[in-house]
Amino acid sequence: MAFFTRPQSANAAIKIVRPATAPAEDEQQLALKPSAARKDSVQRHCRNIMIYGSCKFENKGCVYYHPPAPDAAPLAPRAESPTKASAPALAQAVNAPVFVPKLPVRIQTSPPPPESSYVTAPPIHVSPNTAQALAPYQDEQPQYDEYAYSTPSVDGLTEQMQEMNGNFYADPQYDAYDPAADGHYFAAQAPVFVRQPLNYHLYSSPIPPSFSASATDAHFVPPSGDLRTLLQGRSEDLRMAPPHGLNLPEEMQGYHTLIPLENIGGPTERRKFGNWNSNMYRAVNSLDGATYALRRIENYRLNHQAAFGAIETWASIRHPGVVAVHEAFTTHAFGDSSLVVAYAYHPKAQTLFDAHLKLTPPAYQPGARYPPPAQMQVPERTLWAYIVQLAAAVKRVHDAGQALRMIDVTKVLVTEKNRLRVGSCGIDVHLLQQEDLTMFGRLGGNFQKSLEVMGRLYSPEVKTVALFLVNKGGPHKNIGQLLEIISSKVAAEMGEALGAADTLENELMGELENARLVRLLCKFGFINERPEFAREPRWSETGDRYIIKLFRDYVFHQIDENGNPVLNLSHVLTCLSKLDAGTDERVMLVSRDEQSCLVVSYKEIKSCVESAFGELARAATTPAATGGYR
Ligand SMILES: Nc1ncnc2c1ncn2[C@@H]1O[C@H](COP(=O)(O)OP(=O)(O)OP(=O)(O)O)[C@@H](O)[C@H]1O
Repeated sequence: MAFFTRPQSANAAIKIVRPATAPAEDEQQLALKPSAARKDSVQRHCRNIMIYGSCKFENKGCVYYHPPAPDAAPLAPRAESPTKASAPALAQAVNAPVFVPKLPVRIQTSPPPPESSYVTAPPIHVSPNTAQALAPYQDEQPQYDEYAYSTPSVDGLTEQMQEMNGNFYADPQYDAYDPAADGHYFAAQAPVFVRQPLNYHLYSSPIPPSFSASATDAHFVPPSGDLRTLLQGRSEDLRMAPPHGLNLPEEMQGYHTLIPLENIGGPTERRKFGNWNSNMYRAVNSLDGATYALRRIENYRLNHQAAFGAIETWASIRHPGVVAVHEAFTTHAFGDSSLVVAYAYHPKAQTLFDAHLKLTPPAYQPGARYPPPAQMQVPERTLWAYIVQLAAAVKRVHDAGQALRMIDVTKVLVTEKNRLRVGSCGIDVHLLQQEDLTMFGRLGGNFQKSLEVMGRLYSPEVKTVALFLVNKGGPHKNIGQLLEIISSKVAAEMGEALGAADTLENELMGELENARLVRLLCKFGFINERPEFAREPRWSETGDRYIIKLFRDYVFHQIDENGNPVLNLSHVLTCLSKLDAGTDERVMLVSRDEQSCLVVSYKEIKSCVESAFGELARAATTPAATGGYR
């Protein structure tokens, strides 16, 4: 199978014809010219007769001309190459809706000839079969150095598209360049400009590496490669299936697929939340399909009304330093009367304790005596990031008239690189905001010991902040005073945060193409090889669907000169991007029997996909399901 591509600015499918300048054209060759073909367009011979010798739709509505059997012209064998010996058959075939490859093509069986300046297509491999089929025309090649395509005529194109039973729509926003409409057009000159909107979305051009921090380790964002690994891990975490035998409720107030977030093995491991036993679960909400972290408080017997009043306020607080509260409900699904609070789920989140304070046993080394478990020191830069983020979170919550109450190393989560969020808010608001500041100051555990460590490891500013937080400052002590003390750190943190946004935006630019291409591939999946049309060749062998089918071969099913599959992902992505953008560049599609081909623009293939998909969408029983793919 052979495929050829050449960028063109004009927009339309064109019929492939034999070059008119070939010497000593005989009658049959003349008949191949578009003008001659058009004369006969009133009653065209059926393509099936020309190819197969019969048409199974002859008496079933086929609109083409079927000559009586005795007069039927001898058919050229299918596999035979279009040599001059088979010319009589081809001369008749011009009236049939098939396209015979008679282009002067460059076949890369020997070193390729020098490319003309404007030909940007990559070298093309042609199967030995096709090379043989096209051999007679290679002699003519020198006369057509510049890929001498015949000029497409509007009539010819219309005809060709009708032959293909096409249904191309014209996008008024996307007018093709019309040479005839241009007073200064000279036929001999190639157009030097393309009149079409720029396809800004065709390619992404990320910021040059020298201006972006993607490749290096930034404060909030790890290097690009690590970021991908991290995101992959989170995605995996989100889609984790629950292990068997957990004996958890299958469904509870619209939440399903419950997975415990901590080891709930024996009674010694029962977790406390204030005076209650508590457990964390990950679950999926069937209403919005999102994943949530559920905190279950066992045997919760407080006044329900009071509890839910606080939840409502918390649900309205949105801050990057606070794990968002979604809702709360009571349930008997666990066999008791539990209070469940649903929070935003942050995959792979660790508590501050687990991330920094938990003693990590040293790696096993045979024969070695174990040193005491090591505790990782938090770098001062990270410490300031935590202080600033917590201060900002406390400020937001205090401004909303609430108190966090959960500034505890087991309740503050490290969710991303150097990022903190206070979790488990909203369950109890009985204590005062002042207590938040004291808890904030005591975050490190034993305060006296912590002060000593701080003095040794960190700058005096860290100790100043800690002392401010734990000292009794009277009723007027507030979070605003803390923010004043650390204002220079806040500014630094703000710079880092903006830098992180830039870095992530740059990463996003690189991924921008993905969604479009996946949507396009989904459409291909919907359209191609539909089993209900398996016995209906008109579905895939005519019109829009036929072009889509040939295009799919062109994109995915190329082979090299030895007949081996070509798996060139760049080719696939480039083709799909051009298709999605609907460019005017044209591509030559070749039928599977290599006996016919069609030059068609990406714009036209796009409209074929749209029309075929639209046809399916109209027949779809669930309109909501189709809407999302447009
Ligand atoms: N919103 C959340 N998103 C993702 N994971 C969370 C979320 N909240 C908590 N977790 C995870 O759930 C696990 C248990 O949380 P929990 O608050 O119970 O911590 P804990 O260390 O078990 O404390 P306690 O001893 O008080 O139970 C932790 O590993 C934590 O990372």
